[in-house]
Amino acid sequence: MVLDTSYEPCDLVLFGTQGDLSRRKLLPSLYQLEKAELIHADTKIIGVARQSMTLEDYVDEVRANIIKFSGEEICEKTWQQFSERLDYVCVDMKDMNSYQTFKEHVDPSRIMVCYLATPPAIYGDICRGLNGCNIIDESVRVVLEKPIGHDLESSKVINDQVAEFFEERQIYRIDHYLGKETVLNLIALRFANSIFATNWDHNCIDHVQISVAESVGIEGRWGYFDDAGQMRDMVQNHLLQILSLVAMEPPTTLDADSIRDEKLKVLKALRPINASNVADTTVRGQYTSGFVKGNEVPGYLEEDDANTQSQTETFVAIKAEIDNWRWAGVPFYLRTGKRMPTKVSEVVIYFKRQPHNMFGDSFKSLPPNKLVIRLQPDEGVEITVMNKVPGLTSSGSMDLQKSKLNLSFSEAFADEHIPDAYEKLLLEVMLGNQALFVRRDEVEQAWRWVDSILEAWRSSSEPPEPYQAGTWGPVYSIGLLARENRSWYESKQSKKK
Ligand SMILES: NC(=O)C1=CN([C@@H]2O[C@H](COP(=O)(O)OP(=O)(O)OC[C@H]3O[C@@H](n4cnc5c(N)ncnc54)[C@H](OP(=O)(O)O)[C@@H]3O)[C@@H](O)[C@H]2O)C=CC1
Ligand SMILES: O=C1O[C@H](COP(=O)(O)O)[C@@H](O)[C@H](O)[C@H]1O
Repeated sequence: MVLDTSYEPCDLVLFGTQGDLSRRKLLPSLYQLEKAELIHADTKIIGVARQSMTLEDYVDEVRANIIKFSGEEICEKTWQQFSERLDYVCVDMKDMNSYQTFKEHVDPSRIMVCYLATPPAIYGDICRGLNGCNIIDESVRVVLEKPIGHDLESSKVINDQVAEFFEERQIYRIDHYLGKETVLNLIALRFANSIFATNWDHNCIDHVQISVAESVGIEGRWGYFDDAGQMRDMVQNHLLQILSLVAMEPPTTLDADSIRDEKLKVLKALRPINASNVADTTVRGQYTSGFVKGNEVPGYLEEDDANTQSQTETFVAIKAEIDNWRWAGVPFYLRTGKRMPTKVSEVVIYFKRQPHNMFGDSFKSLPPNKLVIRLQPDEGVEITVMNKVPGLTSSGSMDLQKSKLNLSFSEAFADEHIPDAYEKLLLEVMLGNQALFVRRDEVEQAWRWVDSILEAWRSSSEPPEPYQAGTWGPVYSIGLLARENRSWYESKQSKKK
């Protein structure tokens, strides 16, 4: 990518720069952008945290974290350029007086990007602090991390607090799945290829599966996770964003609101799941001890700091239906869980069988076409097609076999650096492009749908189904599809342990 000359420099402020997200993701991603020469020469990066430290110590710490988390040797030339951009300021974000010091570190004549890598509970304080020292104007952008709220009501409160000081066009809500190359490729795949564009509806598609499996557990985040659960942590945001991209109508252009308008329509068309249908359409699970990749791991209730009575779900499977013209009668099966055998995210489109069989038994025994979009880790696209078995026959019949057309990104783009999602998203914020960020109405609509399921689970008083760590979730999730004569897709990736 070549840097557009119209791209203006900015003061990029990382609130919460001592936190896990900043250290592990944001600063290493910014360093990669530096390496790719995609940061404007005059852009400054200002770390903000409540710990008092010298700039020298901060710079040393950033370097150590880049080495630790980028997993590569540092390039001294890049580091020299990068370190010269860094600044550090100590602010207690809840103390309105401490923002005056902060003000001295930014240039009000430049664009300011405020990345709030802090608990959402203090987003309002930060906005008030910035306002109190008179540095908010229409050029300021604010980046909000997920989760925005715990439910619809609390998300409205947080969004209102931010909206008191910022217009929607200044707010960039992160869902890091929207920065993944393969998730973005869903748009290209669907709308740049007429073979898919014209076959993408209930006439041709039988059902869709979206699986986001993780092999990790809760990684020492009991406090956060137990309050959230897999539904709020993964479904409310990442899975529903993927579903929206798979199901949306073609946007008129790639501009932010064209795409977001279409995604919102999908979220609005999701059939509500409530006490009347929750048992038939959802499965929730909680992992018990087991083995993942050969290593023994504790159950959820045995994790550090665990409340042994917790009924929080670490696995969710849902049969979602989209009540609109395009998708009538096409189920979208969603599945996500922690401590599954391997990390794998895939979208699988199952096409309908051809209406008439002129090939005989070999046609009947083969599965219909399938499009597998491998989001991670072995990124790529695979199509299963039926093919004639080559050779001569005396009967005049034609034997068929299943073949795969496989595009592996790592082979096809071997020389390309596949950027981390945060690289992409940080660049887009600096460029001022909101297309890959979630609009308020999308977040709220997703909460509406998810809240109803959570409420139905609460009122059912059924505990989550146990599943052994290192398996694909509770057996009930197999039943969710089996009773409709379907089964979860098992890819080569998902068989890799
Ligand atoms: N970590 C991740 O992978 C992901 C994180 N997120 C979201 O990103 C945000 C940050 O997460 P994460 O980095 O993990 O959280 P951490 O708790 O690791 O970091 C939060 C940072 O905010 C700082 N902070 C909190 N209160 C104040 C205050 N009053 N004044 C100054 N600083 C304060 C903390 O400072 P101190 O160290 O002094 O307490 C800490 O450095 C959260 O909204 C989270 O949900 C989203 C997706 C993934
Ligand atoms: O947002 C989150 O995502 C991660 C999974 O992200 P990935 O890029 O590694 O697929 C998840 O582990 C975490 O619990 C959640 O908060």
